[in-house]
Amino acid sequence: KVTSLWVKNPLPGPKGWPIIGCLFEIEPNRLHFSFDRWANKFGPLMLCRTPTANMVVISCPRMAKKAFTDKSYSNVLNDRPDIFFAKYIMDNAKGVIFSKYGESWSHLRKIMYKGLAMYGDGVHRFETLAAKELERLRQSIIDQVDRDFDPTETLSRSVANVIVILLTGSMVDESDSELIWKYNNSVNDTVIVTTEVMLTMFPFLRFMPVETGRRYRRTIDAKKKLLGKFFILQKETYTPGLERGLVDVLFKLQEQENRNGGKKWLTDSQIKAFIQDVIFAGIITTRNGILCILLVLLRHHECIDGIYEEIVKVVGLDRYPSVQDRSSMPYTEAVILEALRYITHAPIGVPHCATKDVEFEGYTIPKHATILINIWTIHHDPAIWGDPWTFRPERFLDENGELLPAEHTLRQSVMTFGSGKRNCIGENMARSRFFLFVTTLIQKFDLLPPEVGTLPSDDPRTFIPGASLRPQYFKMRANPR
Ligand code: HEM
Repeated sequence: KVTSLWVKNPLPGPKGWPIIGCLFEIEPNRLHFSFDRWANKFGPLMLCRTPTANMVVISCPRMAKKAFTDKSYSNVLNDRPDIFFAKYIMDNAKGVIFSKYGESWSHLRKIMYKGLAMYGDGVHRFETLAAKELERLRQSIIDQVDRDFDPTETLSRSVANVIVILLTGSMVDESDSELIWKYNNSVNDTVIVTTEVMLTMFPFLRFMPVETGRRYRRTIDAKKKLLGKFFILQKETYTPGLERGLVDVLFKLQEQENRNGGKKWLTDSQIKAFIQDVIFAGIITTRNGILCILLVLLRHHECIDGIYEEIVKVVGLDRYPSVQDRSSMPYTEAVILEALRYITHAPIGVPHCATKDVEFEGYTIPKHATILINIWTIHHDPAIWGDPWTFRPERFLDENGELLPAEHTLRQSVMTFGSGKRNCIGENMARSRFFLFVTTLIQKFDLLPPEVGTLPSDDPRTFIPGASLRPQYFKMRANPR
């Protein structure tokens, strides 16, 4: 859709060239580097033009909060842009993540929110099964003690398992795991900026024998297989009254809608998009997140020692850490918060879109502009953090070692999961998984760098871009305590 830039109060930003705008000045797939450079020059609110989108970039926590939470703006700035990925891969944006702002999105979001909060009997069943998964994780690490190992494989399976338990109520087998990772890896290749821009500009490329087209077709193929298992088979084996997981709960709600007549929110394609949302947004982000945290901890062994000390004090060595322990373990929580800030897993979040021209902070945000929170710059702004490139969990603790209150400016400036009405629904789930994975490992093992070779840098500027940042390949050691 065309964005008119002939507005009353135009935003500052790099000038670029006619038609192509700043296309050749942007670091492909590392937009956050370019935005960071420009934010320093043009300030916390700027506009950057490209042939496929005019991007308004917000690089200040106060403005991000105002834009996406404040009533005067939030109804205008919480839409999602029409992107190729949403249209062709996520079933015409029928799920939650890429859905247009409106009733259907709001309805599905509520269902997903409740589902992830795992109300009712589900909570107990989910946590019991998820605990079994943690036991399996530990066992697979025990099998690898006394040698350097790559944690990716083990973590990939464990994280996928937790999400699949949530969706279907049962653990993944080898073939499920393969389906999930084929889907996640091909989505990860398709969602990157260069592929997205090429396919938006030249949609016919999806049929052509070129790499961009092959990526698209691989994703569609992986999606078909994934939904064959998690939608078709799940529906065929669903017994009303015996809901096994979140997908069955959706079938139940769908049946209720059909019985009651009236508006149908849960069509089959909405349920399919919902399943893809959870698998795409929940698995690769969490797996990459834990890998990044592990690497940072391996490079800051004093944090591993601090977490272990807290585990001994609060949990002991005989039972598993649980989500309830989080509130009694401020140091561990501070380490995770600092990791969320320092790493900044999704550096520019998920794009928003303006539904009409709106006056904001003295400038006009034009209709159809894509709006991005420059989380990367916010998280590394020396004016907020003083020493942003130092990993220092203590910044989130007060003089008594307690976690700063949630309203504290520093905590309010951590925006890893976005801000406002479209913030990440999976935040609690992701944070509790980070906590459980890290503490479950540290309780039983001392985590160490590999004996052969060296660890890569834990500086997030060296991390690999994709749906979320991922560290360079590394191996590690786990010595039983
Ligand atoms: C490290 C892990 C994760 C990170 C860094 C992350 C980050 C984000 C970000 C930045 C957004 C965009 C917020 C906005 O538009 O302002 C988002 C949206 C979303 N996330 Fe996550 N996320 C993570 C894990 C998860 C998990 C585990 C789930 C679900 C199981 C999930 C589900 C979603 C959904 C459904 C949305 C779209 C919300 C909407 O548009 O209304 N995410 N996430």
